[in-house]
Amino acid sequence: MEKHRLPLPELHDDKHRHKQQIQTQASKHNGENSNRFRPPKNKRYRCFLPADNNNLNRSQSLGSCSANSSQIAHAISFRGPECPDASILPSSPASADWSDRSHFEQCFQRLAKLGEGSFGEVFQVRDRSDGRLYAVKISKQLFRGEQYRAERLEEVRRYEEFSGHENCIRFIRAWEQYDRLFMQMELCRESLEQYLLRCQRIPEERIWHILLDLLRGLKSLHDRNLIHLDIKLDNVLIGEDDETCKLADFGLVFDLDRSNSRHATEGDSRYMAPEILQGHFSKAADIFSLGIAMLELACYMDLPANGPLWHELRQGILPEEFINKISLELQTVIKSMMMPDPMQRPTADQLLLHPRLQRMQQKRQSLMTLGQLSRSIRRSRRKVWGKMCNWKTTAFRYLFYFLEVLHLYKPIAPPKPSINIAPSSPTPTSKPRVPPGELTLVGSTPIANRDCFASHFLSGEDPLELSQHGTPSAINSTPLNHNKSRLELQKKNMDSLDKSVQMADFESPTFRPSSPKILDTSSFRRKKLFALDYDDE
Ligand SMILES: Nc1ncnc2c1ncn2[C@@H]1O[C@H](COP(=O)(O)OP(=O)(O)OP(=O)(O)O)[C@@H](O)[C@H]1O
Ligand SMILES: [Mg+2]
Repeated sequence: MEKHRLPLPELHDDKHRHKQQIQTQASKHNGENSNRFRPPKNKRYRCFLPADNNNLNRSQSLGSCSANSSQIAHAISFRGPECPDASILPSSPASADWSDRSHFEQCFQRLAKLGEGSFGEVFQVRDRSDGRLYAVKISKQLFRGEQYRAERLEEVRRYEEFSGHENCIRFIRAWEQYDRLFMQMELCRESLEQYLLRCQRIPEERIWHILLDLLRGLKSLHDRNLIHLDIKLDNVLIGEDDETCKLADFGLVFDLDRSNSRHATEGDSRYMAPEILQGHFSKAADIFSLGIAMLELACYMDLPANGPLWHELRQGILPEEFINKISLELQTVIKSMMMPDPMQRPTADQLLLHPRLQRMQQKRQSLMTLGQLSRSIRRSRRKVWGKMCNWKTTAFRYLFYFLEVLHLYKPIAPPKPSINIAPSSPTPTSKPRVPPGELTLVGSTPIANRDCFASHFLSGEDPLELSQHGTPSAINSTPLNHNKSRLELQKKNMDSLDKSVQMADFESPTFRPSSPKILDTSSFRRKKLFALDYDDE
């Protein structure tokens, strides 16, 4: 006779507890699920793959799906024609021997497992084409039916929809292959859950900043009449470069306009609003989840998944020993978000009007404006410096021309015929010509130097860009380049220079390619340009 084991009774403490570090960071990264209290989700297809399903090679996949187009990677995108790249998969940089591998393996090198939820496993990967790091979420279950596939694809649509918001995770692309969904997104540092386990006590100022980030992210969903339904610390990620918190995991997002609430799926029971039990799905449910997540974060409290404590928290009874540790201001906000009656909870818009959050937003705004301002000041200062250098160059040129006209200055005096010119010096046909490199040195007068550089670079180019090639920008952008009479004058100078050079013995120690005065001018200019470059940095 078949024996049935009775389910073990759930034992509950009747006291709230602090979160325990039940899982080390390392084991979290290895993908072990820390969530002891995680309730089973309302899923139609519970068919988990074996634990060692990381190697998504073709043979494994072939065994799990019929030989059809599912073996070919297909891009998935709901972006319109304005973003045609999204619907094209980039060609893999891997060699032809890898053609039997999945698109994922061809394009990415898997580095580590970042986490695992009920729907997917997330890996840290390196893109083989650009060497950058990303996160790729691979669905755990195979597409066993159109309905399930449509639900997963809906998640892609939501990721794409909110990708541009600074408090939502940035999404790159998605594709399906071997009846699995792959989603490439920005790599984040850690989840808020991991952050809390690491820090344990988070300063209240930081809590307010996190609340502001999440309210802004939530507002972007609520403004579109969408509800997240799975707000929890594990689904909030902290950006790699900054401390910005981003909403992630749009797998359960529910459209209040289009969907029937029968199709809504509740999220983690630890964060679930009480009215969800009666099947009432509303924006207020997200506010409750965010409120209780803030309580967990601020008080380092272990949230119950069920039992009497679960009900107490939903009746507005918050444990004194925990809540007393935070300021009255934060207590009030959290309590209002956790009101048992959803109608009494404030909306995301109303919460964003809280004086403290308002002040923080203004501060952020002014910091942002300041950043933009300093950037634009730097840019315009660079432009002004460039122009000033041009003016100075022009002024010097006019001064030299003026002196030239007054016969007080000779730009390039032909060097005296050297006594070293040997009678055996080459015939006119084999006279030593000036190598192009030497011209730069010889013609270091404002005029000659200018045209040496101008001949190397296009005058139409942005001088600042040219300066990145190590070329003095002001020289290149001189307006005198286009001055016909100046060019004629310069041509005359060059002719005389050429003549003198032809006569000169380059080996002779007495030969001086240019006068010290002229070199001084150019070094002055160079100094100025260095100052300009330094200033830009
Ligand atoms: N872009 C990312 N960068 C870094 N870590 C990530 C990223 N995306 C997800 N993770 C990690 O992977 C975990 C699981 O990801 P996610 O929540 O998207 O999966 P899920 O299966 O939909 O989860 P759930 O059970 O909440 O529905 C996250 O909690 C987080 O720790
Ligand atoms: Mg998740």
